[in-house]
Amino acid sequence: MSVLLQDQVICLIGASSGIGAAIAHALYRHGGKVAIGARRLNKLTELVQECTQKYPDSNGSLFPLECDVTSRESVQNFCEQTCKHFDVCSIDTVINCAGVMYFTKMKNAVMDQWDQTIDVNCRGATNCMGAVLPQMVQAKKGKVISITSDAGVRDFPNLAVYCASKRFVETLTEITRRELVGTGVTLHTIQPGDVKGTELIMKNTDMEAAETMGVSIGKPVGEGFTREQLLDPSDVADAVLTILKAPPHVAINSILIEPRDQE
Ligand SMILES: NC(=O)C1=CN([C@@H]2O[C@H](COP(=O)(O)OP(=O)(O)OC[C@H]3O[C@@H](n4cnc5c(N)ncnc54)[C@H](OP(=O)(O)O)[C@@H]3O)[C@@H](O)[C@H]2O)C=CC1
Ligand SMILES: CC(=O)[C@H](N)C(=O)O
Repeated sequence: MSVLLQDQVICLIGASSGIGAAIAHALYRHGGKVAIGARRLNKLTELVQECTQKYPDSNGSLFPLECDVTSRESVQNFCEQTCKHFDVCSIDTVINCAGVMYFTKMKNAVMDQWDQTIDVNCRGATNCMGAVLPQMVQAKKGKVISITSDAGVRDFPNLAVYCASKRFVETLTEITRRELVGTGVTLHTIQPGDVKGTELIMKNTDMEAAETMGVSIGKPVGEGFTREQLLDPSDVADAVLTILKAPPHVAINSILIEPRDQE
């Protein structure tokens, strides 16, 4: 039984599938008190059952609660309910894993998908920071971890809005991190390359963009890719643990993690 995260209160948003679900497994396994949020409450409830069955010796705790990261009220309510549930004044760590990605060619103007990308990926990030930073600064401790992407530091064709949204979070994080130096509050990004088996590209509709990229519409990430070797969601969960395990005088600000053979 691991006690690495014992008494750590963690909010994890975007936990209902893919990378977020893998992070929930890891946090629970290591004894964290974890509020898991997303829009699909049924998936969160299933996740609780899965984790409690898989790690019967864990002394962790999972608290599933609906959360829409695009809504300021919803994120604030999620964080307040977490504090109430675990009886604390401030959250130790917020992990924002909520995200959407659409391959689109700019000339095809799939503007609803662009709007959603900006709402979830950018506004989601500011909503998470706004909901916790004041209390964290007062408590003189806290971590904000955003799952961005290698698209936050590299340019990929047919992903202009997505890359820009991830770069927004990188810049937001870096400037906030520097602003909060000395307060005890730290901000981190994890920048994964392709991670297999997640639902991220299932709702894509721009066939032309998808074909150019060699990805299959309606399939989980990795299915139909020519390159077989991809990251596993648990690799990203391990990167989260690396940040959380660092000694108090160390801040692992960013982790760029890609499949070994990704160009
Ligand atoms: N898979 C990959 O190759 C990579 C993924 N990433 C990033 O990792 C993160 C997770 O993606 P991944 O696991 O792959 O994809 P999934 O589609 O499997 O997971 C996305 C998660 O985001 C949640 N989400 C989406 N919209 C909202 C919303 N409005 N409010 C709250 N939660 C929301 C979903 O929950 P629900 O629908 O229930 O609300 C789900 O839990 C994303 O930020 C993505 O950009 C980064 C690099 C590589
Ligand atoms: C740019 C990418 O495709 C990256 N793997 C991601 O999903 O964010």
